[in-house]
Amino acid sequence: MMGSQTVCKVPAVDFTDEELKPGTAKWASACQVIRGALEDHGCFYALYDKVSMELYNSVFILMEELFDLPLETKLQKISDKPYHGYYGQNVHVPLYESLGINDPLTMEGVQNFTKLMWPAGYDHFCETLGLYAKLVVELDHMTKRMVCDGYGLEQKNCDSLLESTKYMLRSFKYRLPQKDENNLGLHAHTDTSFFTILHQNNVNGLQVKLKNGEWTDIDLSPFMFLILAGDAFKVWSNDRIQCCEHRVIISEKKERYSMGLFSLGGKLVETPEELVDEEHPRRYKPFDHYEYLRFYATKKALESKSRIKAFCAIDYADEN
Ligand SMILES: O=C(O)CCC(=O)C(=O)O
Ligand SMILES: [Fe+2]
Repeated sequence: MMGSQTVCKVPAVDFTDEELKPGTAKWASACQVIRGALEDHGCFYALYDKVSMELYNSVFILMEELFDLPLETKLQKISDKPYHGYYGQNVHVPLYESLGINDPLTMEGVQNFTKLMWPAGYDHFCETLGLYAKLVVELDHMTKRMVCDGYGLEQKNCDSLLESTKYMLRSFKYRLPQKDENNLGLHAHTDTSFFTILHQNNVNGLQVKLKNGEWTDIDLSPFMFLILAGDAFKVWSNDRIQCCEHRVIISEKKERYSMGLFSLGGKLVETPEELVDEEHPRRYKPFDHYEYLRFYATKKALESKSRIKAFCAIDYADEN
């Protein structure tokens, strides 16, 4: 019966395998699984155990403490970068709240955020979130190396992609709907990032749209992450990689907390020469990632079918 039916599901890659090293057959085949998954669905599961159970528990306990702070405190987190500040109390998505830590790989990034939330300081928060970010960034780096290898690109392409990456670690809380509210946690969207690496407390709710157009539930556990491609990878890959459409529906009776590591381009986002040929002419103009973030919420963006195309596609004609 093999091949008579195409099974449409999100593939999983086992990063806990000690033999998953560059140059091995295992690595090469995992690179192809990742490439295939990103081209089909724009996402895949990563089994990854570098974040210990203890760290995982600490992170999500701290997230409860963080969102339990008074609203005035949370509102202190503002940023000149769009989508880097506090977000919440929105009538269209009343269950959703989120807070982001800019540059979580630097001591300064985590400390600045902590000082805003807890002016008297909170060392345990700083240390825990700093370590967590570092470990998830390692997963991000390894995955990007595998994407580059999957396309047969030279090391230098990947080095320049990794060197220019900026990170933001965002945390999300979804409260339970009240009797008169529906259970939409977050409406369907694609992310602006290269990758978003998602992790959650043991409460499901995330759904992604598969290649066949069906929505599927994402089931995450302490050692399971979802890596999803955003608009920047669509541009970088010259339309080979799909950006993953996802949403959150709250159906469990417990509050949901999730973490997302977002990677953005610190330099221009552009398609490497190697991914441009006769069959794949360059589709997008190079762009500044933060400028795209500013464009993302404008009327023009919201009215277009594809925001990234409206922003920087060469020969753009909106079919709307
Ligand atoms: O809560 C989640 O798992 C996803 C959040 C999300 O998609 C976003 O804020 O972009
Ligand atoms: Fe998202």
